[in-house]
Amino acid sequence: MTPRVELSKKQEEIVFAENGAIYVKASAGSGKTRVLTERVRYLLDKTNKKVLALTFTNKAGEEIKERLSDISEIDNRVFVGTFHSFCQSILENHGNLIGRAQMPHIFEDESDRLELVEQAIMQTPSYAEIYKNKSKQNQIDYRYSVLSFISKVKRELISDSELGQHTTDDNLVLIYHNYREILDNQNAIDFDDLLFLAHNLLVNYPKTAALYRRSFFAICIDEAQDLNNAQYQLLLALVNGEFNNIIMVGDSNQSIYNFNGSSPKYMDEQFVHDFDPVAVIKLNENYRSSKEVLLAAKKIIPDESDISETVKEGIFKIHCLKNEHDEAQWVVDKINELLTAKTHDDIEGEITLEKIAVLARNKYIFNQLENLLTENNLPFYYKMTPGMIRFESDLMKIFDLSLRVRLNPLDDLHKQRLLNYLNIKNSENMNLESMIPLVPDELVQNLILLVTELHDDGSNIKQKLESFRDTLTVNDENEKNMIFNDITEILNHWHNYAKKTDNKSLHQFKNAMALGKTHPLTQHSGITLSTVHTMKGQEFDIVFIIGMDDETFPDYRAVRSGGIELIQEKNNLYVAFTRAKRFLYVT
Ligand SMILES: Nc1ncnc2c1ncn2[C@@H]1O[C@H](COP(=O)(O)OP(=O)(O)OP(=O)(O)O)[C@@H](O)[C@H]1O
Repeated sequence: MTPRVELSKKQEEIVFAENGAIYVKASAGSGKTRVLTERVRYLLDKTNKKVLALTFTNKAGEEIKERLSDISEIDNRVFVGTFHSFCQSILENHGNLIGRAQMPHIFEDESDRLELVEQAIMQTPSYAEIYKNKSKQNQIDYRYSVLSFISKVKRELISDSELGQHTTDDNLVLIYHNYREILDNQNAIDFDDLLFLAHNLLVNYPKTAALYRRSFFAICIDEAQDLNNAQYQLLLALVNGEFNNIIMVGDSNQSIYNFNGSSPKYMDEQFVHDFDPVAVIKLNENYRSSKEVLLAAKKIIPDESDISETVKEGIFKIHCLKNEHDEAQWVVDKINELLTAKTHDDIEGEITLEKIAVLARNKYIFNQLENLLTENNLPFYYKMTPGMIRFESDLMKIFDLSLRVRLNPLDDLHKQRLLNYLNIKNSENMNLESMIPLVPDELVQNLILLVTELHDDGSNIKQKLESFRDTLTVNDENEKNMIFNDITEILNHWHNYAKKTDNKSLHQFKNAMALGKTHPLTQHSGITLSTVHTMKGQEFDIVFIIGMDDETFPDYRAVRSGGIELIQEKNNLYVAFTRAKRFLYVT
């Protein structure tokens, strides 16, 4: 089997390694994703079984799939996706075993979950009064702290009988149980439940785990430094000590999700202990960055990446500016200077906006820069974690709520929100049909009617939404544009979902959207603005890192707490630096 891309000797060693557990410790830009993709290609050539490739972002998964798209029937040969989507498919296919005959609906939005937390608090008589007497800010803080406890319990797979070991607060335990009950009653789950329930299923139904195990020839895990306990335990439950054709590829210096319970210890220590790898291979050659960028990255973390003779020289510069305005102005001037120069020996092809990214620790740091870029007619786009659509128009917000209620009549949370939107009082047996005559606005009436007329398999969603759009009469041009954009966006998501799904359903579509699986892999135009966390796995010729001042980056909370949190900030900066292929400017 010949790989489709050029590989180094070291990379070949990994791609063509014998079966068995393999641990690849790789530094930034050393070709982890490339190696993993070629390994999958090689393995598929050796077997008729499937390969399971687990990634940490949908984008990484999509890229791997795209690079393997020349293999016939590729969708039936590999499962490439995130842990969450793998768990979703386990629950979709076998959820009946744990009393989930119908796949629950995913409540993906944090604000939804915070609202449920508040309901759970109100249903806890021993705490409700105390909560009501808190200041608004303290209530908000408390809701967040409860949500973080709930998430931790699920991520750490803590059973009910062990809860007492993790908190001395009996009220918190009661609120946790109430929250779960509220979700159950609405046939809903949150993200953490996907792993929690799928793990539970595989542990309690070992025959199902065996079924999966037998269908896979190998398991490949990318960015393994991001594993958390639930994910690692899921892997253990899946293999059950009977399967070890597993390759893990990761870089502990790029571990930046400790706040989510991730730790490189799962690959560095646990995997090595539990699977006793036949090979531990280091991958150190850097194929991405210029010499100057690599030397700068090594000052943050003296890693083992190899600065080979052939890399381009590149640029690394730090500029100290007086305030945010001067900083933004400097970045804009530098971008204009680069664009005017058009070319540089170190950069392939013309210097375009698309080759430039500006990174910062947090989103708010971009405020000044966004204004100046707009004033200077420099197009940019803000890179978001792909996920659900944020509808801009009121009409399509109503569509989204109505669709949720239509698909899940038990969904009281969104039903109540819809009723509030429509200014209708809730009453017993209220459903979409009974809401329609109570809505004064004809356009909204038609939209809700449209939702009730959608086929379960979504076969008429395109036609229905297009004809709604084409006959739309809205006087306000802005509102009309927003509605058009929203409709186009949801139809793009539908198209993306439909083209890769055999047994389509609106219910499954909604869950796939919640998991960010339907996001179109579009090439954006303009300069990319992004936080460091969202830039994982990406690369740009020219990178600016702004807001590099005390308390901002590193984040003041990490500075105060020190320890692992401060180390994570250092890793964050290392990830940011190593996104640059040629030029790196820090301000
Ligand atoms: N053997 C090779 N020859 C030429 N280019 C390569 C080779 N291997 C990888 N590259 C290129 O190097 C860059 C980094 O590769 P890749 O994204 O796979 O690295 P990575 O280790 O996953 O990076 P990171 O973890 O820092 O995101 C890509 O542009 C890739 O195409």
